[in-house]
Amino acid sequence: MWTELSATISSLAVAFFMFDKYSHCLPYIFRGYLERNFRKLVNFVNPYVEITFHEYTGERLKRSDAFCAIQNYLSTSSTENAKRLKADAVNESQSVILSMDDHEEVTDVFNGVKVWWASGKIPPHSKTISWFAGTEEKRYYKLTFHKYYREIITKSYIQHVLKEGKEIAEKNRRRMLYTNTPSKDWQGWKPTKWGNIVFEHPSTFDTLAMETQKKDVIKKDLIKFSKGKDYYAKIGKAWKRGYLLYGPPGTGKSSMIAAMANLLDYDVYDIELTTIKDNSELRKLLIDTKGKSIIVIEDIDCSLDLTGQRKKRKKKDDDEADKEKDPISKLKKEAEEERESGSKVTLSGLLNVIDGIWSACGGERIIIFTTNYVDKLDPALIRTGRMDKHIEMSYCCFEAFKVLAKNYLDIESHELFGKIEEVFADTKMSPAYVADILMPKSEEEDGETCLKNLIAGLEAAKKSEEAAMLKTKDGVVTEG
Ligand SMILES: Nc1ncnc2c1ncn2[C@@H]1O[C@H](COP(=O)(O)OP(=O)(O)OP(=O)(O)O)[C@@H](O)[C@H]1O
Ligand SMILES: [Mg+2]
Repeated sequence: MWTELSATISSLAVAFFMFDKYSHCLPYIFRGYLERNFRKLVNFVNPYVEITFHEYTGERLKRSDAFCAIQNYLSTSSTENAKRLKADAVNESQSVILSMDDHEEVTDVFNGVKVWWASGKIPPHSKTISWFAGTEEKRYYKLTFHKYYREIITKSYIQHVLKEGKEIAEKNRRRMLYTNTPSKDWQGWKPTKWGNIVFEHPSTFDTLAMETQKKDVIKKDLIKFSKGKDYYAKIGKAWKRGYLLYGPPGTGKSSMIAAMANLLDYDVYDIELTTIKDNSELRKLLIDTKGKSIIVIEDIDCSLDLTGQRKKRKKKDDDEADKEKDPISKLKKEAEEERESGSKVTLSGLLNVIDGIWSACGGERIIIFTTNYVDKLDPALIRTGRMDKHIEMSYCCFEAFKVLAKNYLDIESHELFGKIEEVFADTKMSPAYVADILMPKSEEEDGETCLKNLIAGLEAAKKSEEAAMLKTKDGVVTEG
């Protein structure tokens, strides 16, 4: 019986191979008929069911969540069974994640039922030679099981795999810092809009020098937001929050963003507006961001020429009369100016995208704008509802200094603190500058020397401020 059965299977396999290879030689009408019946016969003999999970599905803009979950799930069983594995380092190589290599197979047992997982990839169809090998390859996982267990596999096993896979992903998650790539690099169908590296900024709210009360308010606000999923759903508002960080250079705006990301365990998307060609590119970039993330646009006043655009509009009004005289040459000049300005992201474009994606993408996202010159920003950009919270990062005060002294020198109190408090009262010095003075420059330099250096630095700054005041005819010193 076994000999007969194996002979039948071999004949079928040969027939199937021949059919697959030469079916295109048959007339179309026969081909369809034969194919249907042939498949029926193969299905009758073959008792196994196969399910394929592709890495990219649908519009292929986003990696399939199911594929990622399976990849993570299989990392455990493949470590034990597979002979060829792929390794990826986590946390500066302290631990390594192993996953199944391409064209490898592992088995898994669920409630006594055995299943087979195989990994594979479909080579690109295009015949062109690419420098970016692999970007067009389509990877997949194939699950094979006996048709007798169809119900248990499709109803329980797959759920179990996806759940476990997501839990493993959460455990191994590394926070990422994403930066946008120029649109000329957005090739193929794989998402290459964002380049990423592991985010490992050490700044926290403990290392941030600012008034304790102000810090606590911000921390509470962030934590309330991150736990507010149900609340935001209840009030019918997209789960997002906008922060505007403003203040002079070196007052800790970028450090604050890192501290926020570390507190909430969010990814950071750092958008460089000047490399974005137009509003539609900005929209594509923002839609391609994940939840639990902070989207940052630093120095918004510099990256988007808001003031310039307004000035241009004013200039346009002034030149209205000239335009009437020679409208064609005037329009040509304007188009030239527009082309020269590079990025065409406009204020209204930015506002539309922010309002648009906020309402369309539900996941928790924080958007942060930073600026050194809050007065220069267009009120529309920072109105409540868009930028919910405005945080001023100011010059170093005595309380902020105490945080720095504790962190940099391990000093919580010292006899020189009284003198330092006095000088801080009427001197403007950025925390970055104070931090730099407090950092010992050699093994011999101790805490007290650093504090003395700081007093000297503060007094020198005070003197130069007074000198500048005297120089100014009307006695008003302009900031900076
Ligand atoms: N408030 C602060 N607390 C602790 N360290 C600070 C603070 N402000 C500045 N520093 C120190 O100064 C360095 C520069 O600060 P940071 O980049 O955060 O300033 P910034 O406000 O973003 O400046 P810019 O406006 O130039 O971007 C930081 O690496 C940090 O060491
Ligand atoms: Mg900064």
